[in-house]
Amino acid sequence: MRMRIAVRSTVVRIDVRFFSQEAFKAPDNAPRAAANEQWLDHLKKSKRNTRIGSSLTGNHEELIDDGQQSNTFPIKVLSTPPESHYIDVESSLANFTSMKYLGTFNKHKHRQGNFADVRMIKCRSGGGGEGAVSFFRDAGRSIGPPDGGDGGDGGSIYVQAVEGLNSLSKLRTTYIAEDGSNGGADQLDGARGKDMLITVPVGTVIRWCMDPKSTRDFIQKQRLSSGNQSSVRPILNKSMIKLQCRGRFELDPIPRSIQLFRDAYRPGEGWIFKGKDEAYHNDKDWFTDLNKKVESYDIGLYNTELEEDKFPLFGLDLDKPTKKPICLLKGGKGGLGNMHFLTNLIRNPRFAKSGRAGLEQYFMLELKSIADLGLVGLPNAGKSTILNRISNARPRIGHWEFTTLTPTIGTIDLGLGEKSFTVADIPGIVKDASNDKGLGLEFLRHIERSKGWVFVISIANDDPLADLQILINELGGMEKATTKNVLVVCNKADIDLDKEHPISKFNKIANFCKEQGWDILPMSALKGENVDILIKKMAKCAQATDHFEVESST
Ligand SMILES: Nc1nc2c(ncn2[C@@H]2O[C@H](COP(=O)(O)OP(=O)(O)OP(=O)(O)O)[C@@H](O)[C@H]2O)c(=O)[nH]1
Repeated sequence: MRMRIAVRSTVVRIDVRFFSQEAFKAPDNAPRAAANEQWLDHLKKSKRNTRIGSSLTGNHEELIDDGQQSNTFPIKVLSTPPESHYIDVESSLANFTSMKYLGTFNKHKHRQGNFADVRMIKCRSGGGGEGAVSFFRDAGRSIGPPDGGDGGDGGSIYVQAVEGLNSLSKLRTTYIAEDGSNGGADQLDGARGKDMLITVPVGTVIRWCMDPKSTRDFIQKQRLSSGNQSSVRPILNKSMIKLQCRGRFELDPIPRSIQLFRDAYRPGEGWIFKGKDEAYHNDKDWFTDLNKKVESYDIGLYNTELEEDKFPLFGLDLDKPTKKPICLLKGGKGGLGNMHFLTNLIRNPRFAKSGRAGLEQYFMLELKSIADLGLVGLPNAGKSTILNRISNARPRIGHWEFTTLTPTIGTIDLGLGEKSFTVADIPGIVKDASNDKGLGLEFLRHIERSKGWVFVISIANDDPLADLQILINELGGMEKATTKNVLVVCNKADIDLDKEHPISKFNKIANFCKEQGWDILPMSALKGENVDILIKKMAKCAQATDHFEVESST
């Protein structure tokens, strides 16, 4: 539909294509009764093949699916077509909310400056405007043919990942796109609602999530019923969420995207009556006949919405700048004006259709930094000092635990002709971090995508090998570690250098690393010892796995 200038003398123009390809498109530009009847009859014929929700698991193009989704959390498939209409899946509530975001329950809520790497936002696309009920009038005629225009389509919500942003802190909590305007007299279509664009940093992963308020209320109730005994994490883990999903293949349905539903009228409903009411119209055969035909139009819209209203189950990974904004939620279609319901039998249609409702959903945005290397260590191991020594990043350094509260990314420039690489320093990991001790594992998202992990341990500690094992365990065990290039840095080698003990501690770790095929380096970040060798080893570690070769340690 387009905005038209209100000129009554416009010659009737019928787009003949709609009879073949665009079965559900109503004729535009002051259609005459004959054109309307042709359209309505066509709808009636096509109704035989039309049903709500047809072609739900076909090989259609996924709107925002990059085709490379991997299951990032466990799901249980409960039923698949033809047994059920959708692929019904079940997964724990923990996968559809963020501990960090459940505010009042989070004892370890640490913030530094304006940094935010997890946000939950509410998005609402605009509803379609109402079709108008209006009749042409001029000096000679008190009431002429219907000329009520269509409602404008609602605005959509788009997202775009751009370079140059490094935090989600600037995001609003709510994004609402504009509703479409109502249609007007003189065949004037309503204006389209303004779209809303959300700009996020490259590396943002967007996931569908539960409404945080109802999640909080739910947890509150569960805790009350257990006498405030149980903690939040177990409640989230054991509470299951059921979702209706769409899949890729007819024969082996793999759930790909969550089906979103609009709070809009059912086919055959959504009429706006002017003058006589709904009961009056429902009593008339001419109206019920017309409604049966228009129902097919509604089913067409409904099916189009089902095709468009879906979101990747395992999230939308914006790991590259997006050239064109991606549509998260499409606006509702505008309603038909009464000019479409003029037929040989219905001369004065005093009714039009409402617009389709927009969509309202919550999304969880997670910023997963894209650094080549992740620097991991227990608190105070000296990671920030190392990063300061080798890069252009300037993290705060202190001698108390949890100094680093937000991840810092540093770029290591190796000079002309050499490829630079990036290193992420994340807050220190403590034993049982995976059970939410310390800052928990919230920041692991920043090293998840790194090609290599650099474990920093303090050789001055009593049992540095045990420290290394804590780190490996908290990060997902050896299974996970073997998917990365690993370099073990034994820092603080300046302490008790003259004593025998530090050397035997180092040898123990060196033996362990040899068994795993990992590289190892002793150093002192404070004194600047072995910094050059560290940079060379890190550059190697930042390369693709195939090229990583362990050199004998210095
Ligand atoms: N003697 C000695 N002290 C060091 C060395 N490297 C770092 N330190 C000191 O150790 C303390 C902690 O250093 P940081 O760099 O903040 O440690 P971190 O691992 O980033 O700590 P978190 O941010 O808590 O994870 C500081 O007081 C540093 O001066 C070293 O090689 N030798």
